[in-house]
Amino acid sequence: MLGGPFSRLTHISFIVHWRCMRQLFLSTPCVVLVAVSAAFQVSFSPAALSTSYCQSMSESAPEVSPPSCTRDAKKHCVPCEGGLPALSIERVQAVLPSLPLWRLSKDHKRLSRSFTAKNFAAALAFIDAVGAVAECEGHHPDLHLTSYREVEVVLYTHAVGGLTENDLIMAALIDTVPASYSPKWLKEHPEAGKSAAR
Ligand SMILES: C[C@H](O)[C@H](O)[C@H]1CNC2=NC(N)=NC(=O)C2=N1
Repeated sequence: MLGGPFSRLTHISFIVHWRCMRQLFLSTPCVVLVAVSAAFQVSFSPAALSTSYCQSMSESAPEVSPPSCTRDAKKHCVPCEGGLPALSIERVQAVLPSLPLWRLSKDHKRLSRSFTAKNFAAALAFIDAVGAVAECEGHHPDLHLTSYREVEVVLYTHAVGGLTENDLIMAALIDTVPASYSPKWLKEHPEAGKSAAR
């Protein structure tokens, strides 16, 4: 057992207020803080530990692509106020061959695309990138992420309650967004290999 000044140090239990030691915690991985805490019976405030943990985790988080407006695309969405006519089934069916990853709903009012991503981070990165395109275009799909890596994108125009040209434009733009697929899923859906895959 350590004697003298160390005995006081080992029995000193002090709450280190995270604000005055923030810089130390930010540069000290959580595991070191816990080890020091155990060795010297020093208790760190939860905020300090969580800050350090979040800081070390955020350094290893995958890069999220910044929003990028695809202004170089040939066609862009137009503000979809009410009154726009829904597309005819003939128009939608004429375009579908150019959108092999998309399925038309039975009521012909929605386009959807589903896939299994490589992992949760890949699913989130894809959804985030699609969100950036939607914000640029002012036209927003329904985005579903289930079972940690099942992604589904659903396109329709709320103002019309069906499909408009905006949805066709968005489907084509979304197909330019890189996606990291589950290798098993990609093997079962070779047509996806021709789209922007990573
Ligand atoms: C004014 C602006 O165009 C509307 O609010 C947009 C926003 N994004 C939209 N997204 C979709 N999918 N349908 C809409 O009707 C819609 N309307």
